[in-house]
Parts: sequence; C-alpha cells; structure tokens
Amino acid sequence: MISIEQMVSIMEALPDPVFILSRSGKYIDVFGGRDTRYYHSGKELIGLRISDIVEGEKAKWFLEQIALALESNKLLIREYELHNVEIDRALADGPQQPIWFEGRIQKLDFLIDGESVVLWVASNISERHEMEIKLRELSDTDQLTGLFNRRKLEHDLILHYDAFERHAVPTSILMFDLDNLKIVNDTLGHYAGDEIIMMIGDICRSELRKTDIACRFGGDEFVIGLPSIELEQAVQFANRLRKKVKRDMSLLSTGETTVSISIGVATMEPVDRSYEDTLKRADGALYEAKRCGKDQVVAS
Ligand SMILES: Nc1nc2c(ncn2[C@@H]2O[C@H](COP(=O)(O)OP(=O)(O)OP(=O)(O)O)[C@@H](O)[C@H]2O)c(=O)[nH]1
Repeated sequence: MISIEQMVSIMEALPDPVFILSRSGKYIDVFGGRDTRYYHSGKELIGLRISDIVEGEKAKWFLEQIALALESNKLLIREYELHNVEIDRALADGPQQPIWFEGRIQKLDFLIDGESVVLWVASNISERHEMEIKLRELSDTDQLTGLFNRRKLEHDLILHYDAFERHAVPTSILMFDLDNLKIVNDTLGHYAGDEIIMMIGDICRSELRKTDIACRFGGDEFVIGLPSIELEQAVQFANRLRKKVKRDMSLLSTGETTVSISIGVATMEPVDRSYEDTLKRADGALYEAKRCGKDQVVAS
C-alpha cells in the first residue's frame, strides 16, 4: 500500500509539471517537472493568478481553456508556446529559448476554496514541434530551387480562389518556362542546366513579396501566384522578371546560347470556375509567348 508521503514523493517525481488551477486562473499547487533542461520550477507561481504573470490576451486564452475543460468534463489537449521572457516573474533555472507545450487539461471532481479546479499537465514538445515544422517545409519545397512545389502551390491557389469568389480580390498567375535549356544541357552538361534552374529560384526570391507564391511546377517550368494583383500590374512584374533573368543569365558563360524566359500571364476572372481555369489561360499564353519567338510576356 502506498503511503501519503510516498504519494507526494511520486507526484514530485512526475516527469512533466502538473498544475492545479482554479477556474479564475489561480495556481493552487504545482508538482513534478523538476528537470531544468526542460522546465522552469513552477513553485514560485503558487498563490498567483495567470493574469499576474502573462499579458492580457495570453492570460485570456489560458482562462478560456480552463473554462472549456470544466464545461466539457473531457480531456482537453492544446498546444501553445511560452517564453520565460513573457512571464512577469523570475523563474528558477530552466530553458532560455521559447518552449512549445502540449497541455492536457482535465476537470477535477472537487472544489478548492469554493472554486472548480483543473489539473493541467504541461509537456515540453519543442523538439517534436521543430521536427513537424521541418517536415512541413520539406513536403512543401522543391529540393533543387528551395521554391515551393506543385502540391503547395495548388493548396495555396485553392485558398486564393476562395478569397476571389468571396471578396473579388483577384490573384494573378504567371507561368514561365526557360528558353533553350535543352541546348545548355546538351552542350555544357546537366549540372550547368541545374545551376540555371537554381539561379531562377534565387531571382524569384529576390523579386517577390512574402505573400507571393513561387513554385517550380516541374522540369524547367515555374508558376508564380501574385495575390491582390491585377492583370496590368502582373504583366509589368512579368516583364521586370524577364529582363532580370536575361541580365543575370547574360553574365553566365553559356557560349552562343541565350537563356531567357517566356511568360504567360492570367488573372482570376468571374468566368473561372477554379484556379485551374486561370492556370490553363496562363499556360495558353505561355504557349503563345514561345510560338511568337520566346523571351517575351503574353497576357491572356
Ligand atoms: N539540368 C536540368 N535540366 C532539366 C531539369 N528539368 C528539366 N530539364 C530539361 O529542360 C528541358 C526542357 O525541355 P524544353 O522546354 O523542350 O527545352 P528548351 O530548350 O527549354 O526548349 P524551349 O522551351 O522551346 O526553349 C529538357 O531538356 C529537360 O531535360 C533539371 O532539373 N535539370
């Protein structure tokens, strides 16, 4: 049979900190979580309220979660970030970097000082969180250029088409293809061709806003989504990009071969049933740009 003293000792040995919190956000007690590589000691918090130690919006969020766990009477699982600089108290030794926590919040079936209480287990999941971000980036990224891949482009264009349908804010789409890459590959080798494709990635990054979506669509074909940009502005941007590519490529030693880009431009229109219709028009315009002699912009 486990004695009361042993039970307290077990509680203190729990690997993750366990908080007993009242409905009004008072720290009634804290157990466990003593490894300072992962946690700060929470003992200093006992007797304080959440609103005494974190700023308004964050405190409100914690109180909402407590209320939800109390009302649902079910285990509530929430992920959140906390940095010790956000906490208005000197906490004993612990991680200096922000910590991602998984909070497991469960109603307790007794009152303390007339208030309902929850048990809140806060597990440090920072490593897992970082790994998830890396995996997401990898699954969204083209390896050679570091631009987005087609999967991510399609995902984002679906959202932009929804915004267009709801608020009539169009996204313009540029589809472009390198001119004469095959000759570079055939004369200077595949690595020289790869270098050119990578340079296109760098140029896109230098020319685009944070909200733009640049994607390697496949092979030597690229697509750029320009949210909130009308056709005329998109054509101007496309010409700037085309000239920049030509200038940068002229500095390479590709012999007789001139590498440039041909661009098709289209903007979401009410006749479009999905982003794919806009993309098809950009593709048609790109075909025209190639047919008319390459190194040019055609709008659909
Ligand atoms: N080095 C390299 N070449 C690639 C890659 N992906 C596609 N290519 C090449 O890009 C070329 C694409 O074919 P085309 O578009 O017909 O060739 P192009 O010389 O650019 O022709 P135009 O578009 O008519 O100017 C092919 O030779 C592919 O092998 C890549 O990742 N690396």
